[in-house]
Amino acid sequence: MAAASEAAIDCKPLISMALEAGRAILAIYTGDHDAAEKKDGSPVTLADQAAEAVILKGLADACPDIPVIAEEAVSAGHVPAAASRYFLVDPLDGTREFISRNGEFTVNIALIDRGVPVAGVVYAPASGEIYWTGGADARMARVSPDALEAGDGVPVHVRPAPEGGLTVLASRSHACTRTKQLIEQLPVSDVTSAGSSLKLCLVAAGRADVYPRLSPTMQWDIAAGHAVLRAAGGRVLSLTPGGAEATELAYHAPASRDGSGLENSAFIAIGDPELAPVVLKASHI
Ligand SMILES: Nc1ncnc2c1ncn2[C@@H]1O[C@H](COP(=O)(O)O)[C@@H](OP(=O)(O)O)[C@H]1O
Ligand SMILES: [Mg+2]
Repeated sequence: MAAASEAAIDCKPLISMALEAGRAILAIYTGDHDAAEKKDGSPVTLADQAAEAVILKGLADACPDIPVIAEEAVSAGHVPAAASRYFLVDPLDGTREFISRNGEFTVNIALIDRGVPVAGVVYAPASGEIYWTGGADARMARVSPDALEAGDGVPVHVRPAPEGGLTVLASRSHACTRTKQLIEQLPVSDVTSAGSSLKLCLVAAGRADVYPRLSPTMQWDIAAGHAVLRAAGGRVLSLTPGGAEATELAYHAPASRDGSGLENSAFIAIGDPELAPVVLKASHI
């Protein structure tokens, strides 16, 4: 994979890996499994592990020199040494949505370079929507479950904030009171709940305007969607206590080899960058 740090990155190999991981997930999702009641050996766990195995093999073949921080590996205690450039992988984001069988779960592969998500792929295998960026622009395509590639797709871009009110997205399964209070401070026309990193992609595609997230998330949950949103013209603003400035959420290597320190601060994703002062003001609740 061509991966010069300044130039756009060819993400076709990442797209292929995400599609293959999606096939592994769908084989379990649509298979004859007993909804995920068991903690160990549950379909979710099997799907997470199968998808991550596909991605780790693909990355090892395509980019053997770039370390990978992946959710399941970190859970098992495998954390690479700190590096300025690394992949961040959430093989199945939206565990609760997988269990609910509502289709709102995604495969996520991001490339971080000095704290910035410079490339990413987000694939929702149940719907066939795939979003990606290699840095130059953000694109999306709809694929069939057996697709091996996504083609050129179409460009996606954020939209200007509508005068009639904002479409706001919130987590379907991890909503919190503070997020609701923040949303009440915004000029809202519609609030929609959705699972997983798809929320960032919906903002990137101009189908929503704001995604506030004050309940906890991990860096791998949002890095690929953040890359897509950034390339589509949007921002993910970090909300630090008392912070008065719009700071882009940054990524950092784990604080130690046990993987601690990979939590995100609270954040608000916005499509129209001119919304930054509006959402920051609303966040002072
Ligand atoms: N208490 C907590 N601490 C850290 N992350 C949490 C969390 N509760 C939920 N999350 C994160 O929120 C993600 C789901 O986001 P959403 O609510 O937008 O669908 C989860 O991803 P997984 O489903 O991959 O575990 C998980 O990483
Ligand atoms: Mg996740």
